[in-house]
Amino acid sequence: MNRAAIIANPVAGNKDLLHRLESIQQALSKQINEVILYKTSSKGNGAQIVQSIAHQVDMIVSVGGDGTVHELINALCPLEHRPILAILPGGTCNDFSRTLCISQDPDEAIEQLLARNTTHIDVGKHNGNYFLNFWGIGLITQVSERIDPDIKRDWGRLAYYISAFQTFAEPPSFFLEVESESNYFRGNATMMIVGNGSYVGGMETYFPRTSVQDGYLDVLIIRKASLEAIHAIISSHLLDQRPYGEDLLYFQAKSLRITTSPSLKIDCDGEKNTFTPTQLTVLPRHLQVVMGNDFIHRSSCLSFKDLSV
Ligand SMILES: Nc1ncnc2c1ncn2[C@@H]1O[C@H](COP(=O)(O)OP(=O)(O)OP(=O)(O)O)[C@@H](O)[C@H]1O
Ligand SMILES: [Mg+2]
Repeated sequence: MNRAAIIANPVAGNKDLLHRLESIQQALSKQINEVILYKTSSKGNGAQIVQSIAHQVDMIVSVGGDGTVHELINALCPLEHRPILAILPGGTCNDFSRTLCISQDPDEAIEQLLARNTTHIDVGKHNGNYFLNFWGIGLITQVSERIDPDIKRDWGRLAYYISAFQTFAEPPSFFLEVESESNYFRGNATMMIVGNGSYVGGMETYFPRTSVQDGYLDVLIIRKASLEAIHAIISSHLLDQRPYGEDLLYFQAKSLRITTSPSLKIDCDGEKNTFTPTQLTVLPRHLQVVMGNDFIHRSSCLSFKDLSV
């Protein structure tokens, strides 16, 4: 490997890594001929940096949270030559890094980066945007919109639980029509989540078969956000069974066409700047990433689980 670029977001939630950027650069320089360090100057600057350097580097290291990774992968995924992506968790929730089993401890995460074990992962695509973890509409958007930034900073993922409890009192429903290569749904719903990875808002989502390497998106439609439905999702994960009641619909898909009435704001990996209707597809093993030590073990556990459901 000849060249790498570190792209760091100086305003991301967890500042632990910021004062160590030079030492990370030095450690990487022992293995890689040239390591360039960039600090983003504003939202959108990370994407500009990727566009200008991607053809010259073999690896891009994202230092920041999910907003930073989301911005960088949206600039990386349309390219023909896509450098390896490494993530050092420097945000509040850091869902992507958790999906890849990257340690949340800065020292361990740096060690994993230096080990440079890589794998290829699926990427979700909707209307020209790319995502690694999830696409969602309905309750999920309302929950994340209500999170108080101060609470998020102090409480991290707990803020999502608090907001969820505040939001659950009266979740509004919407009309939803979903068509995949093998499933069709038409009716009222309160939430739809399409998952690629396994973490949403710092919480493990409870898809029983999720894997970022299976070439499928996991689709969960919650018709009524009843306590029973929530319990079914949680227990399906814990018990590795699928006790879905009529409030829930779960299936896997390679492509989806989604329309809603009214048009809804989409929460895509935590970014909320697109609206339904949408076409979703999965790009199998589109991105090469540095993974954490347990990633292979966890993937094989998931495929083992696949056989038993
Ligand atoms: N220099 C900058 N000034 C202001 N905003 C920036 C800058 N660089 C990047 N950003 C934006 O900051 C936002 C927040 O960053 P990010 O999501 O990485 O951190 P976080 O919200 O603390 O972590 P997480 O999303 O994992 O909880 C992103 O949308 C990113 O585009
Ligand atoms: Mg963020």
